[in-house]
Amino acid sequence: MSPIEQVTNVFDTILVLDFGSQYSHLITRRLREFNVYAEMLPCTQKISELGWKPKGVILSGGPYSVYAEDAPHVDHDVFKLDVPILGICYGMQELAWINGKQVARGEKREYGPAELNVVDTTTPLFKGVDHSTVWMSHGDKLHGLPTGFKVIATSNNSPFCGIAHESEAIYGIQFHPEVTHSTQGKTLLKNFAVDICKASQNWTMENFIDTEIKRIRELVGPTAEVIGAVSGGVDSTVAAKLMTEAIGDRFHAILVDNGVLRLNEAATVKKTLGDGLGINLTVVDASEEFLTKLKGITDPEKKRKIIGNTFIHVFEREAAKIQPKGGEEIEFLLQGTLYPDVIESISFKGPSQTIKTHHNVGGLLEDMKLKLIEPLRELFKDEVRHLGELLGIPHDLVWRHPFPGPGIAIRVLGEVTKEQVEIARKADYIYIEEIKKAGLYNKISQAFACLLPVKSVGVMGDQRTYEQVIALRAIETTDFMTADWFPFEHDFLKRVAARIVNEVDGVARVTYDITSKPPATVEWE
Ligand SMILES: Nc1ncnc2c1ncn2[C@@H]1O[C@H](COP(=O)(O)OP(=O)(O)OP(=O)(O)O)[C@@H](O)[C@H]1O
Ligand SMILES: O=c1[nH]c(=O)c2[nH+]cn([C@@H]3O[C@H](COP(=O)(O)O)[C@@H](O)[C@H]3O)c2[nH]1
Ligand SMILES: NC(=O)CC[C@H](N)C(=O)O
Ligand SMILES: [Mg+2]
Repeated sequence: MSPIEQVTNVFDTILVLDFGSQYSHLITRRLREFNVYAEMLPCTQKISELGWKPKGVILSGGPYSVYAEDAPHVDHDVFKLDVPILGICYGMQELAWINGKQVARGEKREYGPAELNVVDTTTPLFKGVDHSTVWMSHGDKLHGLPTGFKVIATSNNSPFCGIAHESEAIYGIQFHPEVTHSTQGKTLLKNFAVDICKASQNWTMENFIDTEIKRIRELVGPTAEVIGAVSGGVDSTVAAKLMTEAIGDRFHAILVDNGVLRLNEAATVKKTLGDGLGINLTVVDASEEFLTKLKGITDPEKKRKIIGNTFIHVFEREAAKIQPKGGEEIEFLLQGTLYPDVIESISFKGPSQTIKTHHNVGGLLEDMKLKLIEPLRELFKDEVRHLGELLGIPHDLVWRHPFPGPGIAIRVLGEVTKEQVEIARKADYIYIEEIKKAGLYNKISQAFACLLPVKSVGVMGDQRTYEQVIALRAIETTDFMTADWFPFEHDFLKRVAARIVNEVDGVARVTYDITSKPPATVEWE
């Protein structure tokens, strides 16, 4: 059974077919917020190959025009499922195209807010939604009613703002209920999923834990053992804790100390995960090996590749040392893959340009013939955090800022040496300590210090100094795809700068990075 089927077996599921809108994943997000499980698949999904039956189907928006030659279209078998269907923007245009082709370019494009005017107040879709602000983003529009449909709502610019089939539960709306700018959008989606599709609202993290533990136990069986790379970050910790709940000591977690972790990190993780959470954790000190391989390397991509490859070697070496009690070989590898990674890889649009190679232990052990276990592959980050809290993982760990696999190596610009790492580490520690003291840690999505490979002149105690520069970074973001810098108070920056220059040998100057992403990225390398 596929991972999707295992979940849809237990939870009523709404199928979201993605036509490539930048908002598609938000539809899934919103439904899960009111505890209805939703799965997104590409619009090209063949219904006969689905393998499970959804309670309803949502057709998303998309950048294409339905009348264009290369436009994507839904498999018409979707109507044979005999479940309610909701088309959003392109999705509605697709319904209209299938039922009479009344779609063309509008005279005016329509982006932004509009007021919804419900014409048919008996339709369950609009319960509690009339006269609310809805968000529009389209250039095409319906020029007539599709065969068999009636108008259920209008807006100033869209006479066919909402349509419904005369006799079947098929609906179309021109606006985007999934974006927060549509003030009652979530109510509308709930009307569809709960009232119209009759999906039960049982998608809770409590239920997920039970289901997942059961699933892991069945998958692994009574004796097999599992290994996993654990960083002390949120995702791998939550995944490791879940594994431990399911199979106890048959799960072997490995933390690789690559010499570019944060200050005291390996010891702290050993204490919190090993002693605190009862996770069977081995810390491998490979710092010399990493630092030796990084010697003389200044190119960011080369650093990332070296670290990625060395991770693999160390991990494989350690895995080979484990002797399962039953005598057989390790069969499974745990990975902390999240739903956004899965969505990314199922998108029917081509891959986007590589800006930087994100180190990931993910996908590394193909030739090891290990089977993957990915307990978080259906979850968004905030669901993972909620799950972490329920599993008793300390609050501070659950709400930790993400930390990249290549660690401080990509925060020491230029060559990475032990001394340089030490400087960056100390500065970072002071910076984060001050952020926590000021009560700002949870307002910031990620913060860290970078060590720049330039020297600058200063004066300390009447002496001329000629030392390096620390750049501080702090950003706010929801998905790390775009980000803005955090507006600290002057006094805060002043305090941090003074402490770093006073307490960290080798630093004479501190700057604050005020670039958003884009055009910059979060990390400096
Ligand atoms: N030092 C390390 N030792 C062992 N595994 C690691 C290490 N650093 C990263 N990994 C592996 O790489 C994966 C990807 O790292 P990533 O930073 O994306 O996730 P995370 O560390 O679990 O969570 P977070 O996003 O909160 O940092 C981790 O889940 C873990 O399996
Ligand atoms: O596990 C990781 N391995 C990596 O190689 C890596 N590079 C960047 N990041 C993190 O990704 C987010 C976006 O960072 P960028 O804007 O720099 O690409 C930020 O949260 C970065 O910290 C990484 N995480
Ligand atoms: N947001 C959308 O789904 C847009 C649909 C279509 N591309 C249009 O411009 O009307
Ligand atoms: Mg991490």
